[in-house]
Amino acid sequence: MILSNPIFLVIVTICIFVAIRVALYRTGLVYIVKKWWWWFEDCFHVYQSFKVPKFNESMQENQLYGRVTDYLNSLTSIEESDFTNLVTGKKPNEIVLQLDPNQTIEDDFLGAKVIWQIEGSGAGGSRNLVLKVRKADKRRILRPYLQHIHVVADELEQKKRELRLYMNVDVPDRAWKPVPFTHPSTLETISMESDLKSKVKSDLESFLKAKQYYHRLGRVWKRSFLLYGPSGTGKSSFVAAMANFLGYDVYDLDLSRVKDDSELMILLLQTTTKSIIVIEDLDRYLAEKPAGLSFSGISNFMDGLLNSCCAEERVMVFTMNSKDHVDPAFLRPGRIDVHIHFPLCDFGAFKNLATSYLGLKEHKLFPQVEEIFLSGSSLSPAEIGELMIANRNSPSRAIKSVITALQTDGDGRGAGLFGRRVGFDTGSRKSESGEPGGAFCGEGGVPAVRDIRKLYGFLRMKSSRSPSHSQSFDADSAHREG
Ligand SMILES: Nc1ncnc2c1ncn2[C@@H]1O[C@H](COP(=O)(O)OP(=O)(O)OP(=O)(O)O)[C@@H](O)[C@H]1O
Ligand SMILES: [Mg+2]
Repeated sequence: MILSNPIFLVIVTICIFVAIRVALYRTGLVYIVKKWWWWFEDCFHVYQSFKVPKFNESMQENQLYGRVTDYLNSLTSIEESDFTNLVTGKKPNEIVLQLDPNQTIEDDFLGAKVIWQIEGSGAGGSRNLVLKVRKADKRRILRPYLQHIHVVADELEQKKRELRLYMNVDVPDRAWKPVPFTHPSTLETISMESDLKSKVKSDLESFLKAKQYYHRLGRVWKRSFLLYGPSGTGKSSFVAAMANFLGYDVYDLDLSRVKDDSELMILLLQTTTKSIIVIEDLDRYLAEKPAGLSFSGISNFMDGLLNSCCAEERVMVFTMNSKDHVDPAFLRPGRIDVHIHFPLCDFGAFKNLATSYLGLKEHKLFPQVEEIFLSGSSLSPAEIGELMIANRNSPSRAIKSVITALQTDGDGRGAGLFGRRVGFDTGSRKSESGEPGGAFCGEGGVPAVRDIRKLYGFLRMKSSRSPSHSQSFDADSAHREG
C-alpha cells in the first residue's frame, strides 16, 4: 500500500513543510510565529534591565542616550518593528525612523540576543531607553556591547560631520584658514581599475581600525600615500574621494607659502586628528630647489617626526606628475607607505568614462577607439571627460571628438606605463621646450604597445607578490625591482 511506503511519507512530509514555509513567508505570518517562539523561549530566561534616561538628575541631556539612539537608528531591525514613525532628520532630506513608547528593537551581539525598549511619554516628554540582557549573557557581553555602541556611534558621527578644507595662508597669522569642504568626488566616481580601487579602499579601512596595531609596533598611527601620474589623471580628485570616504578634513598645504622649517612644523602641529594633509606637485616644488625649506625639514614633516601628538590618526598624501626626478630618500618605505600610479587613459578607462559621462556600455565606434588606443595614442581622463561633457547630448559626436583628439593630440602619448610626458605641464600639450608634448621612453624607441601590455601584465603579477614595505599599487615598482 503506497501510504505505508516510507519514501512516499517522507516526500509528502517535505512537500507539506515547504508549502507551510512558503505560506508563512508570503503572508508575513512567519514574523508572528517567530514572536511567539521568542516569547515562549523568553519564559525560560531571566533578564536584567539597564535604563538609559534621556536626562540626568540635574535635567541635563544624557550623552549616552543620544549615542544609543543613533546606534539603534542604524540597525536594520528597527524597520522590523510593528510600528515606526518616520521623522525628518537634521538635514531636510534625511528621514529618521523613530519608535513609539513600549516598542522594542532586537539586536544580536556575540551570538546573544539583546532587546531595547522605548519607555516614556513620547514626543517631548522624558523618554528612557531600556536595555534587556539575559542574565546568562550579561557578564560576557555587557561591556563589549556598550563599547561596540560607542564605536559605531563615533563612525556615524564622523560620517555626518561637515568636512572642512584648510589652506595655509601667508598673512596675518600664517596659519590654516578653514572653508567648508564640498568636493563631490567619491571612490565610485573615480575611474580606476577595480582591483586597484578595492586594494586602496581596504587599505584605508584597515588603517581606520589599526590604532592598537600601530601603537603595538611603536609607530605613529599615520599612513602616507604618493599619487603620481600625468596631469589630469585624477590625483586631486582622488584625494577628495579619500576625504569623503574617511570622513576626514583636508589640510591643503602649499609649501611655497611656508617661510622655513619651523613654520612647517608649526603648521603640522596645528592640524587635527582624523585629517588628510596633502601636498600637491611635490616634485615640481623640489625641482625648483626653494630657499625656505630644507631637505630635513620636509622629510621630518613627511615622517610626522615631532611625536605622535601631531601626526596621529592622519593620512598624508603627496602628489607628483612623475617621481623620476625626485630624490629616492623622499620616497623610501616608512616615509611613503603606498605609491599609486595614475596613468593616462587606456581603452578600459575610456569605457568607464563613457559609462559615467554618457551612460554608454557599448557603441559601434568603440572598436575604432580601441584600435587607436592600441596603436599607442592616449589622453588624460580630464581631457576625455571634458570632450564627453561638451558633447553629452550626442554620444556619437562625443566619441568622434575623442577619436579626433586621440588622432591629433594623443599621438604617441599612450606609451602609458613607461612613457613619460616631456615636461610637467598642466594640461597644455606643449612641453617646456615648446615642442609638442610627446612621450618618450628613455633609451631606444617606444616598444609596441602590445609588448608593453604583455610586459605590464607580467610586472603587475610580480609586483603583487613582491613583499616590499612601501606598497606599490602600480607596475613601476616591479619594473625597478625587475
Ligand atoms: N581617473 C579619473 N576618473 C574620473 N574623473 C577624472 C579622472 N582623472 C581626472 N578626472 C577629471 O578630470 C578633472 C581633473 O582631475 P584632477 O584635478 O584630479 O587631475 P590631477 O591629476 O590632479 O591633475 P594635475 O596633475 O594637473 O593636478 C577633474 O574634473 C576630474 O573629475
Ligand atoms: Mg591635481
